Amino acid sequence: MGSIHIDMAAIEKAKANGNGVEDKTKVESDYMPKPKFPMHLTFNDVCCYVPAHFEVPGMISTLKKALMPRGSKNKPDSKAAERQILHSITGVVNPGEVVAIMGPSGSGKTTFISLLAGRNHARHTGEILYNDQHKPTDKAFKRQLGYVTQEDSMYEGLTVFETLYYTAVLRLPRAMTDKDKRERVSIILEVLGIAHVKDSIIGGFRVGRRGISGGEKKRVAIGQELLYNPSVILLDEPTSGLDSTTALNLIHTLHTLAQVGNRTIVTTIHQPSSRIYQMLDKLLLMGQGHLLFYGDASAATDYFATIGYTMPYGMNPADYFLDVASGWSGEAKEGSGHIQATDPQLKALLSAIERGPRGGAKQTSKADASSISVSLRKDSGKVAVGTERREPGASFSTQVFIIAIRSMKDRRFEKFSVDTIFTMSFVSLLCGFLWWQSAVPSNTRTTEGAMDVSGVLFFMITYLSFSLLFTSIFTFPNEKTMLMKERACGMYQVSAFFFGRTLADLPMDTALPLLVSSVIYVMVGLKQTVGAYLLTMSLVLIVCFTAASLGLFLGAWFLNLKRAQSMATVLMLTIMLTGGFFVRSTPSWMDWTKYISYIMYGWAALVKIHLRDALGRCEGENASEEGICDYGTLDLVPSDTYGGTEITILLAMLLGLRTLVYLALRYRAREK
Ligand SMILES: Nc1ncnc2c1ncn2[C@@H]1O[C@H](COP(=O)(O)OP(=O)(O)OP(=O)(O)O)[C@@H](O)[C@H]1O
Repeated sequence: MGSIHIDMAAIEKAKANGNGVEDKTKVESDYMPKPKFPMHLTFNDVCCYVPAHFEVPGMISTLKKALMPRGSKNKPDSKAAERQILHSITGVVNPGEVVAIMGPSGSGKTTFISLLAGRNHARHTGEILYNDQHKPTDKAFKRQLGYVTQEDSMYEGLTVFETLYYTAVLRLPRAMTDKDKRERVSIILEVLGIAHVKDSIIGGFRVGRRGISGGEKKRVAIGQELLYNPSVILLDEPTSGLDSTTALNLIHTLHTLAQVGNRTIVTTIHQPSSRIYQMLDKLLLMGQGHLLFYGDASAATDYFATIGYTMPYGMNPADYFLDVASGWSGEAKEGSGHIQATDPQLKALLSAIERGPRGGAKQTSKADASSISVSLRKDSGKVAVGTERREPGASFSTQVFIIAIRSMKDRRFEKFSVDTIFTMSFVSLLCGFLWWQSAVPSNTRTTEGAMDVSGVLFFMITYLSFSLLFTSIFTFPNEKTMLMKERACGMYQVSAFFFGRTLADLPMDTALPLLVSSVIYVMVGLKQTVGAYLLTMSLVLIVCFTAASLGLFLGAWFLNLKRAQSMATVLMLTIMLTGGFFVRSTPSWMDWTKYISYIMYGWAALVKIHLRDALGRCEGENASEEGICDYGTLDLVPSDTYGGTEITILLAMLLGLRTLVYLALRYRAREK
């Protein structure tokens, strides 16, 4: 693995595995085609600023901020309250090069690479341009960038193959056949050395299962980006967590990809071995946000020697440069070794760089940057990405289908879990035994009997709808990172995600409530007619979908589980207490609350279906002095219809809430 030779062997292997690859030349051009637009990257005088103080979000801090005098240097949005974390970073990366960003922890590597990828929204100045014209944040251009983040966010319930295949379907041009997409996935699996784990799940905390290793996960993340053959690949710490040989192989693969495909590759790297270091084309060394060196990796040792930092014999250059960048260049440092922003060692190094014979790496790079800018400007017409018609990706229906299938597979460990089935079975049986045959006609003729049945109907819809409401809250907050990540590279439309997720929930959101309510129906002995059964099941489903929509809305709006759960508890209690079962006479000023309770409508309709005949037939002791039947709370339910009004209101609520879910999702997933 790694070199061209080994890559080809891997490709041959994929071919031998019956993936239908016809000849080596075809594979080569399919898998490693030269990107259409080789990309020069220029970054000029890039500075970045973050708030100096941690600001607690909320009303109190907003109030405090508002009350602070204008111009106060502590005012959170004032420039004085900012900390500069990148200082004038300048340079050029040419196509076919692998550039490594190195520096001690906290030196600004992630900040810088995320700025190059257009995924950091901290205030920054300076210019980052690809081919002298495309900003990384340009919508059309973003799709040319492959960006592998430090944290690998993936669907934990999917296998490695599924992860790559679904990405391929969503990201690759729709003109490509399914066979070609599968072939590309197989080749990438081989090239990255993860073919042996293709059927293992990603695994993680959410699914409660251990899956592939951290290093393998990293390679899957890289594979996801390689799939669509981007011109620029940016990677944040791709080798962290890998053993030195695997790390070497990975860098070797990146090197091959850069050379064969003329790709531009920039990667941050923590502590490369000397063999990895030798493979790098350029080094960008950072220390506390300052550019300490940028140029040929092979020239760095000589350069530092010329400014008075000679590397001790036999040392790994990467280790030495990290020491230098940390302000520890060989002489014992007094104290704990902790470096402050005003660290004298760093200051000495920076002034040595300024005085140095090459006038500092920064100045060299600035010259490079302007000369390349000039040459690119001459033939910029040839390299304009925006002017080229983009090959359309997956169609809307494919997006919806793939998102639905992917979600179902990802959650295969959740909803079918023994716990859920046990809880549901237990509750339905408990309910059935407690209200055993209480709905037989002889029983419902009495007030107590009718009240019993109304009780079980109320419990049934309350329990089922609240279970669904609570499960649905998790949907969007759990998928927030993935949604943001996939939206950032334009993989699908928000509406496709919305419909796909809705579709994915449908089977389980339908099956479980139907199962539970059917068991209760039979055990309690509710009305024995097909019409009543079908009407009851439809009502249960409408109520459950309405509740699920409320849960989805809270999740989509807050995208934060804790806040969504607190709000759900408040709403659930309100909906339950105003449902008409517990409180017979609501204070008049609070009477309106019952109209927002979907439970009230669901329960009222169920009472009409099952107790309509019984209501009004009370005799003897159930009749009041005036001869009016006293059914307690049931009297609140008008018995004039079969629940048509309630069903219509519930359907309107369902539609309204689903629309709100979509709008909330759209608002939250705005592309920045
Ligand atoms: N949004 C932010 N708010 C506050 N401070 C920030 C923010 N982003 C970055 N920083 C600070 O900027 C500095 C550089 O952070 P960055 O993550 O870029 O470092 P790094 O070199 O990638 O570190 P590591 O190697 O440990 O990942 C750190 O001191 C960090 O605390």
